[in-house]
Amino acid sequence: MLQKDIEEILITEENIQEKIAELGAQLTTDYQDKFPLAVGVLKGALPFMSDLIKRIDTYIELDFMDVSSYGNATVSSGEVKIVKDLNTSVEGRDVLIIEDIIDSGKTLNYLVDLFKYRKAKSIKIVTLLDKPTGRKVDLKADYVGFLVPDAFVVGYGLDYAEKYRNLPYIGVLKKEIYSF
Ligand SMILES: O=P(O)(O)OC[C@H]1O[C@H](OP(=O)(O)OP(=O)(O)O)[C@H](O)[C@@H]1O
Ligand code: HPA
Ligand SMILES: [Mg+2]
Repeated sequence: MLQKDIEEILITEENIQEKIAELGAQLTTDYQDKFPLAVGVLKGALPFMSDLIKRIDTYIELDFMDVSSYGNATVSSGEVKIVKDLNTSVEGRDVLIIEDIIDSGKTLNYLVDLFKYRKAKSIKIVTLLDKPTGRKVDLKADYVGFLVPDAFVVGYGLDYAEKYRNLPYIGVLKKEIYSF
C-alpha cells in the first residue's frame, strides 16, 4: 500500500539485514573489552538500532537522544534542537552514536561536540546511510552501511513529513508526493 508512493527501491530489506550482520560483527570485535554507551538518535535511528544491537555480541548500554533539525522539510534548517537528552552521563564512556543517515552532517557534528564537551572517553559513529553530496560540515562516520545518491530517501526509519519510517527498505519517493 505504501509502496505506491515509492519511485524506486534503492536498498532492499535483505541488503539492509546482511549489512547489519557485517556491521554487528565488526562492532563486536572492536568493543569486545569495553562497555560502550550506544546512543540512538531518535526518531530515525530506531529501526536500525533495534536490528543492529541484536548483532552486537558484547556488553552494551543503550540510551537515546531526540534531536530535530528538519521538521517537515527536506532540507535541514541547520538549527539542531535537543528534544530529549540522555539519561546517562557520557563522562569517561566509550560512546557509539547510532544514526540512520548523515546528510549535511550538522546533527552529528553537534552531537560529537556535545559529547566531547561532556568528556566522553571516545566517540564513534555508526550510520546506516551516508549521503556525501549533502555535506555542509566536515564529518565522517567510523562505520557506514551504504552510500546513497543525492536524493531524499525514505524508509527504515527515514521519514518525509513523519511518514514512511515503517517501510522495511530504503527508497526514493515519487516527485508528486513532494509537490502537494
Ligand atoms: O546530517 P543532517 O543533515 O543533520 O541530517 C541527518 C539527520 O536528519 C534526520 O533527522 P531529523 O532531524 O529529520 O529527525 P528524525 O530522525 O526524527 O526524522 C536523520 O535522522 C538524521 O538524524
Ligand atoms: O534523505 C533524507 N531522508 C529523510 N530524512 C533525512 N534527513 C536528512 N536527510 C534525509
Ligand atoms: Mg526526519
